[in-house]
Amino acid sequence: MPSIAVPSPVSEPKSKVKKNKISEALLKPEITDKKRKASELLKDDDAFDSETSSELVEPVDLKDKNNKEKKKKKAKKAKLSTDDDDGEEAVEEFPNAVSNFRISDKLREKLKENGIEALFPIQAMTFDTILDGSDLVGRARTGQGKTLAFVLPILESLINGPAKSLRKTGYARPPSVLVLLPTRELANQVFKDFEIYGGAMGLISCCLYGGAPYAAQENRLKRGVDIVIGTPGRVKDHIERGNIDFSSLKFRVLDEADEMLRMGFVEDVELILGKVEDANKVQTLLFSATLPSWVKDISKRFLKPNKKTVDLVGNEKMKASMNVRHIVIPCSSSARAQLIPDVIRCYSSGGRTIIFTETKESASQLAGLLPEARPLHGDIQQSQREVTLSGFRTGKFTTLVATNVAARGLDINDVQLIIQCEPPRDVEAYIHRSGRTGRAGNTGVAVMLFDPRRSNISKIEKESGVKFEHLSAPQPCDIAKAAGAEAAETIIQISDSVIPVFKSAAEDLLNTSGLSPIDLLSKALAKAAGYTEIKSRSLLNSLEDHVTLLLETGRPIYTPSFAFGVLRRFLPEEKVESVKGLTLTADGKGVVFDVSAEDLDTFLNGQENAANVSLEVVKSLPRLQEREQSRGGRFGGGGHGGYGGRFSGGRGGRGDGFSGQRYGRPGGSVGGRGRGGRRW
Ligand SMILES: Nc1ncnc2c1ncn2[C@@H]1O[C@H](COP(=O)(O)OP(=O)(O)OP(=O)(O)O)[C@@H](O)[C@H]1O
Repeated sequence: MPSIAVPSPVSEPKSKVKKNKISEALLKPEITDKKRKASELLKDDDAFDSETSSELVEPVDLKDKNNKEKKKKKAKKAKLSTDDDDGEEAVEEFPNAVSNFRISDKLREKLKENGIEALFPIQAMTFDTILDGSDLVGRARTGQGKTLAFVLPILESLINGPAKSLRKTGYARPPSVLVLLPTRELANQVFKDFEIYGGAMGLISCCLYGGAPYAAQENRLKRGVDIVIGTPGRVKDHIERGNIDFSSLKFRVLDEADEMLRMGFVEDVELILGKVEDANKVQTLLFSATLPSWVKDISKRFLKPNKKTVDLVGNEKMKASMNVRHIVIPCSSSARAQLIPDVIRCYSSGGRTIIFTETKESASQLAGLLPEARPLHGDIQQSQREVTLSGFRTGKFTTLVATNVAARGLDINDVQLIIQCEPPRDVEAYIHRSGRTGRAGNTGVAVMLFDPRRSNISKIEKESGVKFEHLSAPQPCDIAKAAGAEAAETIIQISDSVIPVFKSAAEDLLNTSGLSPIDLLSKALAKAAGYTEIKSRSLLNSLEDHVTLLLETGRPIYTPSFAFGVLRRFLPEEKVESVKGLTLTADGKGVVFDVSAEDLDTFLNGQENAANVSLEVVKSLPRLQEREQSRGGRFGGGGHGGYGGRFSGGRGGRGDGFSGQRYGRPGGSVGGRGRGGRRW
């Protein structure tokens, strides 16, 4: 597939940042961070916890650390050097070098094996606090390394730190660490980190999640484990079956805490966390990229009053990933399946793509329509979910179509593009979904499709701090041009040996076709690029073979029905009926709508019969009134044509283009919801 270069405000849109550069990119903010007053990191309205008794962690004074340990590090400077730095500069450049922290040799070796030689800011700022025994709430944007922020100090504490003397060892030992996560895939991913790094230190981890047989999990628990990672439902089941004893826990971690609590797991989480013998002897850590204020209340029940908070998002307007280009494209639900392959061609840079749908059914249907795509959602058997995810990770296929089951935490290499088929219901979902790309200092693109008449994207924009780039759908002709250029390059490389064989056919064609050599060659190139015709795509709904028109009457247009009335003045009823997606413009002066390309002349010529009417093809889509702005609330009833019904009194509800049932809305409050409130 051709990949089209698209202008990007992100500095390195295509090339992947090398690991050492990644560390550099993520370390620079830390140098700035340490200059910021501690209070600046936490004075946010929606920020977690600003008025509780919790204490904000002072950024690690790494300069001081550097001085103290300068001699010790001299020998290691060379190792930290980048290609063009000498060792001395490297220490100055990398104050977060792993060797600056109380990380033992074995762990350091393992980190190095995995390309990690310096800690990211969230890791550097929480390491000492956790190792020294405090409860902690940590927030950093997606892809900034929150997992290792708890994994590393926990492991050090168990092997060399305060938890060492208290840790139970030997056969059938009860676990010292419990990590709870909202989804099975995420539990597995975090389990793998504990296996890699904990395993290097001789610690045993096990993963408990639903959909997998109990027996293997029970056997593992019986033999004794140090670290349990799991989803709340299955962990609770093991407690009830008497398979697990949390009485000697030293650490409890709630990763993606807000999601777990929002999903209705509050009671399970409370029950599980309540299984420790003495809560004062347990350290509790809570991490997420999003911590809505309601999590604060719940956290009071789980964390000690003197907990510390490290919030690297805090008051900053931008809550979503800064390494991601955030784009919105208007698109009706019926045009999605045609548009998405072109969006992938334009924005995936040849890497992997995750598409988010709102329902399980639409994920399956869309995956069936796209080449090289597989679905992932909660109705798929767990074993198949694992096969799918592993196939996606290893590059067996490049497009994953998922529900929110893949929205949180998943860290998959080379995901360059996220497509959201429609705006999610809450801002947190937007932040986490778009955060599946642009991780660990890499860049990525997040494209959200929206139906201007139904979606309210300014709410997400306002709450996430994202400034969306409003773009039109990629036009098939642009994509074909790029494909043609690639085909031209391929043709040049074809061996001259083909010429004598094809020459007489070429001459015949030239003599008989009536086309100029250049036109004929253009057709040949089109065929070589896989095109036999080029369709146009409307700017409003991204519908193929449709054109978007702007209607103005010289005075404000307040309602769609007024606009339909104007059209009826100069067009036959069936043509008026055929317009699709009629929407008021944001300036209140007109409406836009799509018409079939073959009807275009009828519309444009017809205006001559109506006074004060201007009808023109739009070259770029004007800003449109969003759902809340539009008067009369008439848009919700379906639209013409593509929206399935007449404008007034048409089909109710909101078609998702693939049909099917939606999840239950989690809602703002979490208390009192039963388990399994949202199942993906
Ligand atoms: N110090 C480091 N140096 C280099 N890479 C790192 C470092 N720490 C973590 N990473 C890598 O960064 C990626 C993102 O880390 P992680 O999944 O922990 O992010 P996160 O903040 O938990 O994101 P999310 O909020 O989406 O769950 C992973 O691939 C991880 O291996």
